[in-house]
Amino acid sequence: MIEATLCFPLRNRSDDGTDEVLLIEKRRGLGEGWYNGPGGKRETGETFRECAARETREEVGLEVEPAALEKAGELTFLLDGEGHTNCHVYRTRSFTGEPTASDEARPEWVSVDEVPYDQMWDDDSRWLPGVLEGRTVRGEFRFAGGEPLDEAAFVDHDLEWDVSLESGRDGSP
Ligand SMILES: CNc1ncnc2c1ncn2[C@@H]1O[C@H](COP(=O)(O)OP(=O)(O)OP(=O)(O)O)[C@@H](O)[C@H]1O
Repeated sequence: MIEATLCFPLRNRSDDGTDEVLLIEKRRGLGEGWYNGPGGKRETGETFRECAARETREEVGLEVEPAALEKAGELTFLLDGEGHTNCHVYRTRSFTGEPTASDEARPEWVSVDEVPYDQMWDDDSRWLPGVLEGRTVRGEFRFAGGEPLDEAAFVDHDLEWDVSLESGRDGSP
């Protein structure tokens, strides 16, 4: 099973108080052309928090402290009945730097009320709104149709809200 992370930096605009989330438009690899949070696969020896912070730095140039990330979700994606990816979701209002485009990603601040769910993974509209409201979620999402995952069809899902994520399945939340 692939172990991966997503990170959603949030800010409150000082001019009109709008809450915004930093999304990326993925420029290559899995989910190319779609919006998502910065994130990617965990490397050997890294905690999930370290992975989320590294991917955020590499993809959009924001510096985030692993300890300043708030765990918001644990999602499992199954493809044709088999576990494909475990995704650990974080959010944070604490970061430094300005978002900068990389080869992998074009960053964009969007209002939390105007997230482009029609240009994202099909599962995102089920769990991301709650995560952006500050809730926690555990979910399982089933896809069918074979690799690659981003060409498979979204079948169904189970979600549990307001769960305790203090101790992740690997013991490192
Ligand atoms: C199935 N529904 C899904 N819904 C929302 N997000 C999903 C997802 N499935 C995968 N993801 C995320 O997509 C990123 C893949 O990125 P990533 O590992 O970088 O893939 P990519 O093939 O580009 O990797 P390399 O560049 O080779 O490391 C990674 O954050 C992962 O959590």
